[in-house]
Amino acid sequence: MRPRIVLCFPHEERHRQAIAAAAPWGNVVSVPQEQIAEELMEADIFCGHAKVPVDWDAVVKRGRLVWIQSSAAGMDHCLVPSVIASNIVVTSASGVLADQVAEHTVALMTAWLRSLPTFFWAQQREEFIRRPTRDLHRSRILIVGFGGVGRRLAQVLHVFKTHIWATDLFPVDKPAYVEKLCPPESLEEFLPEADITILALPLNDKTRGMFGQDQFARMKPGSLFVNVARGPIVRTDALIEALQKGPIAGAVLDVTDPEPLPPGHPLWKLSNVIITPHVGGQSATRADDITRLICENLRRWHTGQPLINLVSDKTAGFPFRDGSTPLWIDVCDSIPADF
Ligand SMILES: NC(=O)c1ccc[n+]([C@@H]2O[C@H](COP(=O)([O-])OP(=O)(O)OC[C@H]3O[C@@H](n4cnc5c(N)ncnc54)[C@H](O)[C@@H]3O)[C@@H](O)[C@H]2O)c1
Ligand SMILES: O=C(O)[C@H](O)COP(=O)(O)O
Repeated sequence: MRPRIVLCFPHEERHRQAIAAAAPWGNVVSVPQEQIAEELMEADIFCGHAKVPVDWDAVVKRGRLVWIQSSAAGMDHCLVPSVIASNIVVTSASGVLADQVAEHTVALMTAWLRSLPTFFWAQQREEFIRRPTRDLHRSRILIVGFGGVGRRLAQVLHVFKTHIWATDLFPVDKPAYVEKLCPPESLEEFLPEADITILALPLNDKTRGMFGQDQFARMKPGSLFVNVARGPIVRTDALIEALQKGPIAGAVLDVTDPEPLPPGHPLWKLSNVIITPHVGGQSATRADDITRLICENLRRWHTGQPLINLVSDKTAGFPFRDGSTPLWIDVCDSIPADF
């Protein structure tokens, strides 16, 4: 029987056809989110992002699923203990959304620094009011997590004449325009120096709640805090306290904990915060890029070549920059879009 390859991410029929052409040995079907929980029981390969509750324990117990190719960079949607403990191969979309997340992050940061919400508010009232603005240029920016998103952000922010420091579990391949790239232990030393701190790291057991009272207390007075990664990396109560009492001057957040924020949540009410509803990954080019990754990895799977973005340590939940797997951010320019 041909392996059943289940696609569940926003795409068009032409994307399904391209994937079917790349994997003529499989039976490629597109399924909506509402059916994903039951479809996963009959899938051999799953390509997508499950956004509805899935009984992963049952999927593992069924024993049919052999590979998850995530269409999201963050793997927290499927890396539950039973999947981690199983033999299911996992590959991520690390770096595939880097262009748009970088654009969105710069939009959020510059909107906050240039007081755009205040001016837009005044525009609604047909008022000409001048207020102080702040600069991106010459600021020191700390990027926590120097993977696909972090690296693309550094490329973009460097053009704004900023000073970029970064921390990463694999502090290698430092671009010349990045002043410092250090292991996570340097975070404590870097936080008091940064005008802007940006989170671009995965959510896992080690990073959950990583930013709490101690970390906010160390941040530079008047600095800006940015989270485009995952809400639960931050302790929301500590963030709110830091926003109300200092030392930080504000925050821009594409992700929150909880998500979505319920009506009346204190974060909604803070005037020094800009919140967007987890839209950093959105892009008209996203389905094409995800399809390119899926097609290439299906070819590699069938011919036994190394998979791109293989998550070798499922507890960590991201592909390591240690030479053990090709990373999308490094190889994407050589991957064709033959559809
Ligand atoms: N807002 C959105 O729509 C959106 C879109 C894409 C990704 N994301 C989130 O952003 C994260 C990063 O995306 P990516 O494509 O860059 O993924 P990635 O896997 O390419 O990069 C993650 C990087 O974080 C590093 N890291 C892990 N633990 C760390 C730690 N304790 N300290 C410092 N660095 C650490 C890793 O070494 C890796 O280089 C994803 O895991 C996802 O949760 C959000
Ligand atoms: O981790 C990611 O890639 C993003 O958070 C994707 O989220 P989305 O699939 O809901 O856009």
